Amino acid sequence: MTTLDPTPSHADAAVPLHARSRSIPLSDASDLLALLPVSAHDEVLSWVRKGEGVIGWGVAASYETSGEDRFEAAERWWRETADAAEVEDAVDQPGSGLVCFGSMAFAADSDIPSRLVVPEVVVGRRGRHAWVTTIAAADDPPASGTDERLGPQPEPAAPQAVRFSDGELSAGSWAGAVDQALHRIADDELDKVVLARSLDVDSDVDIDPRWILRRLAEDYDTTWVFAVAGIVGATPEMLVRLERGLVTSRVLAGTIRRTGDDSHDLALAGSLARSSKDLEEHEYAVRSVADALAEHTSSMNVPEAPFVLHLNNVMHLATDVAGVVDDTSTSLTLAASLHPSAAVCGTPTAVAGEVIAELEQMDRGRYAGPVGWMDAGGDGEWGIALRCGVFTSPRSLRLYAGCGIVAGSDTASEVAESDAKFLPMREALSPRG
Ligand SMILES: C=C(O[C@H]1C=CC=C(C(=O)O)[C@@H]1O)C(=O)O
Repeated sequence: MTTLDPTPSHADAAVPLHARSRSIPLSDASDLLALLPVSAHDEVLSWVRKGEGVIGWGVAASYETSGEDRFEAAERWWRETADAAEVEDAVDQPGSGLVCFGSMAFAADSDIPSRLVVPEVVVGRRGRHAWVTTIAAADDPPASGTDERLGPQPEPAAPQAVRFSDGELSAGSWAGAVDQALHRIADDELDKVVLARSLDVDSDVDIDPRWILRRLAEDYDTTWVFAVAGIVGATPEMLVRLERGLVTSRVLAGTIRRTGDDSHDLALAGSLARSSKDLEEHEYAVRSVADALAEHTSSMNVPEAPFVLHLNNVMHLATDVAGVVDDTSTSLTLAASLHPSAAVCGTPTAVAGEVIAELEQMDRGRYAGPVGWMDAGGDGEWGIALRCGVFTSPRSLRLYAGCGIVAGSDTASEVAESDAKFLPMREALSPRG
């Protein structure tokens, strides 16, 4: 088994940063992604959907952690960092003030660390509000506020001569793993398991993550386009958003590929919404999220039936769950209690986790783990790192895609579905033709 992740380009600051952060309004930040300056492949930060969200660059401080208590350790470090910070915030919007970006490993026994990054500069946009936050050590000279790097940036170059090859398992070997999972399900060992495969990407020249982000944002505008410490992608799945006591989660499970013919796709959407196999797969995922959120909420709304979410490559069954939090949980605490949901692991969770480790034959690293951002008060947004890749060097990435397997799943269809889930990243790695 190989493990792949970018080498951290900055020393890790386990000691909290004594930070000074200053947020001021900006008159315009209409295209957030166009403001990203040329940076190292693992220093570009993004959480953007439909032109809104936060981007960042530079590393004021970062933290790495691993193991069973990775969420608690990250939470502790961020609490100490936020408590020690001097925050000046003239904007007062979700995402203004001091923020960190984060990307957590899927498995407790992963060799790949979970990462939190406090950027030097954050630019955000929400509705008619736009702002810039500058973050520095409190004993550094005061930040100027209007960062001179906020001007037009060089356009990212298109990737050149990109080659794709099998990751840990070829499509054929992965199909064998799906068959084995189906036997385990037939033997009543478990109800559902999500199996993933990987694809390696290589180029002879450096790949600019800003190109990938822009392509993903153009083509998949209902997703959250993310980049944190070298993991880059466009996730349609919001694990948890916490804003002023209100928690929301978008649960996805149950998928059908799009054909490109709109009227045929509409008919397929109808059949997805009626497919007992997909509804069952979806119900496991909704249950796992609702059960975990119930422990932190006084009231919750779980719609009885899912809707169909249309993306350019696939359609998903989707359910938006909402609740009122009645304890001191931060968005990261909630993400920890929801992870791993049945959308990325299975049912029962512990058995599915073992089957994944045995059949996938790879370390998922930060794929399928929570990815997002959090503010000093703990509010924030954590998606599930899906439809993504991890830079393994400036010229190479590993892409991941997984599928929920339940009784009734068809192996060939699952292979085709995993290919469809690779599409967003494959297209984003091509020069626009
Ligand atoms: C595990 C992935 O997708 C999950 C999220 C939505 C739908 C899924 C499905 O229908 O299989 C998966 O559970 C992935 O994209 O790698």
